[in-house]
This record gives sequence, structure tokens and C-alpha cells, in this order.
Amino acid sequence: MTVSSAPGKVYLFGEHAVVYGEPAVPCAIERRATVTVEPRDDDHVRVVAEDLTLDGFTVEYSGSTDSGPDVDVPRPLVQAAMGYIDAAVDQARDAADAPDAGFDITVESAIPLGAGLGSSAAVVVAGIDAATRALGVDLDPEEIADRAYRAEHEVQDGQASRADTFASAMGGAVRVEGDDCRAVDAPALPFVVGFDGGAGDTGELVAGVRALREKYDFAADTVEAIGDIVREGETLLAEADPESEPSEDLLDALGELMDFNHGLLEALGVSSRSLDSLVWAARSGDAYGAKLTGAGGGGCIVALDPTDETQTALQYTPGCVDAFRAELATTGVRAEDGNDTKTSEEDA
Ligand SMILES: Nc1ncnc2c1ncn2[C@@H]1O[C@H](COP(=O)(O)OP(=O)(O)O)[C@@H](O)[C@H]1O
Ligand SMILES: C[C@@](O)(CCOP(=O)(O)O)CC(=O)O
Ligand SMILES: [Mg+2]
Repeated sequence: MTVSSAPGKVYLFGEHAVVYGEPAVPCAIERRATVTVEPRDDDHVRVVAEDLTLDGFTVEYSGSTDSGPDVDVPRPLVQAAMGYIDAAVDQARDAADAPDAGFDITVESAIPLGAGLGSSAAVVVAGIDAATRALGVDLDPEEIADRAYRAEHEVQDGQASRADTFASAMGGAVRVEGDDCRAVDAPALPFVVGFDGGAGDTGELVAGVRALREKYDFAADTVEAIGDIVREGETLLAEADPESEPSEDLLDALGELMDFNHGLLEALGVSSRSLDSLVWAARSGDAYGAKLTGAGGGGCIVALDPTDETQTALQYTPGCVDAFRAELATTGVRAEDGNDTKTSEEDA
């Protein structure tokens, strides 16, 4: 049996624009998905994922129910739910050159689904690591990141960047621009996350931005302007001492850029009334800055605040179902079964 975990992430800057080649800075956070894999003697794949719920299915009884009810779950719902795990299994079979390998897979995750914290990337990264190790193949974190990207790219109909999967596989703060992925030496930033209980459909939201970008030059300019914000932000990070607490000046400047980034994402149509209300609650709670994180539509915002004020303000905001401090995850994908021959920290 092999067990692997991988972290979720928040975007300091740059989601959506990263899909069109602009840079982005996602940061891995200490909320992890854990995948347990047991190889099988046949080529079947059996998945237990208790955090995953499906809305709407039909159960048909005909005559005796000895063989159990015939559950008719609409195909698209199953595909949406299972696509990422399926794609991770395909990648692991390919990496181990074992096209007929079968697995019993259990997924457990502390990352809310579809909420912009990269649950899909964490599940795919941890799944590829656990399944390849179960087949006796040990991939390094960069290769897991690459295969996880290919899996997300396939599931999201060709609309995915390398950002989420690279951050999850490597841990820490990273910078992604097209195929160029690298670690960023940044001070530990005081992230606070607010969750509205909702979710967004990544594929649909990315398609919406793509359509606007094709329709209006000013929407294409907006995407480029997000890239400018990221470039400005990474200059600030590069000037800071990664070993020290971030200075107030740095937090002020990063916060201003986060606020601007949120405004541009809002203009591109990927925010929502509840995300905006959490962003404003964080700002009135004294955050240095706040923005939505990930695809948007519903889910999470991220704010910068070293004190408890933003978290408290969010907790008292109607529509906020959870508010928590998100520590930077310095380790990306890792074995949880004592069979690890590497961690991304050692490799970095
Ligand atoms: N705990 C889990 N168990 C099984 N699948 C999961 C789990 N968490 C996430 N997933 C997969 O990831 C999808 C959500 O990914 P996505 O829409 O990209 O949002 P995000 O990555 O922001 O959480 C789910 O529909 C599901 O397919
Ligand atoms: C919108 C996007 O930039 C980030 C999506 O993040 P998430 O899946 O919502 O956590 C898409 C991508 O980079 O693949
Ligand atoms: Mg995702």
C-alpha cells in the first residue's frame, strides 16, 4: 500500500491570465489531499472518495433487488467527478509502462472542492505519486508536476496552466509563465482565507474569459495588465529578505497589487457577489489587500493580515462559512507511508 499527500494553494497573483502565457505566483498551503493506493490483481480501478458528492441520480428497481439497485448517475456528472482521478491513473499507468494495472484508491482531502484552492491539482499530484510508487516507479516532483499538468489539461479541455500542479508538487511559493516553472524565494506571507461555501466550474470560467478576450481588445489588455501586476509583485518579493518576517511596507505594496488584481478579475467576470462581499469584509477587517483565488465564481478569497482581525471580520460576515489562516506548505508532494525516497523539499 502506498500513501501520498499534496497541498492545495492560493494565488498571490495571476490566475486566469496565466492560461494565456502571463506569469502567476501561486503559493502552496498547508491543506492537503491524501491518496491511498493498493494495487489489484485485475485491471479494475475502484475509487472511494468520501468528500465527493453527486447531486441528482436515479435508482431503478426491477424485480428482485438481490443484485443491488441499478443506480443511474448521469454520465457527465460522473465524468466531472471522476475525470481527475481517471487522468491520474492514466498518467501512472503510462509512467510505469503498465497499461493494465488496476488499483483500489482512497481519496481524503481537507481542501474544499472547486473553491479555488487547487483541490483538483492536489488530488492528481498525490494520486500520480501514490499510484506510480505502488507500481515500483519513483518519479521526481518535477516529473509528477508535468504529468499532473497533462492530466488537468486533458480534463479541462485543453484549458489549464502549469501553475496549480507545479505549486502542489513542489510546495512553497512558485512562479509559472507558460512552460517555465520555478521556485520563488519569498518571505512567509500571512495568508488568511475566507470561504463562501460555494464552488465555481473552472472549465466554464476559463472559457468565459477566453470569449471576452477574443471579443474585446480591452479584455485582452486586462489579461495583460494582470501580467503587469504579477511582474510588479515579483520585483517586490525579489527585493525582500526571504528569511525575515515581511515588512509592513512590503505587505502594503503587495496588498495594493492584490486589490488591483481582484478588480481586474472582477472586470473579466469571474468574481461573484459573495466573493466580492468577502473581499470587502477582509479589507474592512484591516487586511493589507484581498482578492479571489483560483477560477472564481464562488469559493475562496485570500487576504494578507498578520493579525487576527481579518479572520474575525470574515467569521462575522454573512455568507462566510469558514475563515482560516493558511500557512505556506514548504513541502509539496510527499509519501505518507514511510516508503519515501524523496520529498520536493530535498530536491528543491
Ligand atoms: N476529495 C476529492 N475526492 C475526489 N475528487 C476530488 C476531490 N477533491 C477534488 N476532486 C476533483 O477535483 C474537482 C474540483 O476541481 P476544480 O474545479 O479545478 O476546483 P479546485 O481545483 O479549485 O478545487 C472535483 O470536481 C473532483 O473531480
Ligand atoms: C483559472 C486558473 O488560472 C486557475 C484555476 O484554479 P482552481 O482550479 O480554481 O484552483 C486555471 C489554470 O491556471 O489552469
Ligand atoms: Mg483545479
